Amino acid sequence: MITVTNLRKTYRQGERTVTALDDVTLSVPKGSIHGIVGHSGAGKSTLVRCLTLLDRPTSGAVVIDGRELTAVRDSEVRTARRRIGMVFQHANLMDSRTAAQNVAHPLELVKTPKTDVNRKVAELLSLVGLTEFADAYPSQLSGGQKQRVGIARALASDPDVLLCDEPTSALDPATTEDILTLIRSLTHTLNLTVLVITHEMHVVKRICDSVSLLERGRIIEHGPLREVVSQRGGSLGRSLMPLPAGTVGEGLPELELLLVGDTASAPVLSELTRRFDANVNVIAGTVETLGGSRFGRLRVEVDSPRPLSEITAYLEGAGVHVEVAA
Ligand SMILES: Nc1ncnc2c1ncn2[C@@H]1O[C@H](COP(=O)(O)OP(=O)(O)OP(=O)(O)O)[C@@H](O)[C@H]1O
Repeated sequence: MITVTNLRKTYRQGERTVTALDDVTLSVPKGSIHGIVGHSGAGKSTLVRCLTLLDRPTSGAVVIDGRELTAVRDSEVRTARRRIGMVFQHANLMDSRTAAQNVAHPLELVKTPKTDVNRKVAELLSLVGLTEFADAYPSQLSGGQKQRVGIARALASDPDVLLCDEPTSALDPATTEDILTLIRSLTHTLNLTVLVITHEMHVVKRICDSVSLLERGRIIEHGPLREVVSQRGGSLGRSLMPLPAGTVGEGLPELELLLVGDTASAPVLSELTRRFDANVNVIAGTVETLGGSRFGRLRVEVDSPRPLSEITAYLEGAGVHVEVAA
């Protein structure tokens, strides 16, 4: 488990003080994956640097499985850092070393006996599905295979936490799927705590159990996927489940509906048509399963002799989140 409490990081820029992280608090249970999303300049890189002790936070604490990382002395930073495995956008492998030698590198740095290194490297390469490529050089590997080697290397020190910084941003869609599946399965197999920094909502949807939105150094929305998607007026929900753009109605009153869980499967619209003598025209819609729950977001035009307020009251009563769109 990783717990970040009131983390703050300020930088001096000439006369100015820049607050890159402002009171960041988050907690990720063991065996789960937490996504951190945010625009450029939101503070994502600063968070990564503070979590990995490449940069000391100005104040606040980072605790991994009960041990406060931020309290370690400079002389112990290198050892403490081994509790966090890092996966980067580019695997940054050493070209002159084979896949196996790249994975072995962190173990050699701490003078692990050769037989232990060999056993561990074989184990890790098997875990990421690259046993047959142990002797291949990076130039002989695809982007996805290089990323697998990078993941195996990150796991070499048996970390408690895996910190993935844009792990699939440089990969094509099919390879992205493979790598995300691998991260998900490793999380369960090794009972890891995983933080994924990403700008790709697809990554959050695909593997994260919970998510935080970072903006100007602050977490402005956070929670399990199911909760953030159902949050009224939340921007994460809209980013995770956007409506197709460019749809134009006939000028009738428009409602945006969010249907969650069982409501997403219930015949709410046909019931609406009957009760309110209404014509309901769906002008945009999307249905997805996120965090194990089914969600539907619909933009509909409603033509009814009854007031719109009665219709929205009925829908809300049926468990639908309603916003009057136009
Ligand atoms: N070493 C530094 N000195 C001064 N200011 C810094 C330093 N590092 C980051 N900042 C400032 O802190 C803020 C957050 O920057 P950071 O690089 O963490 O954002 P980011 O979300 O990672 O952006 P990107 O996605 O573009 O990498 C920015 O305003 C940036 O200018």
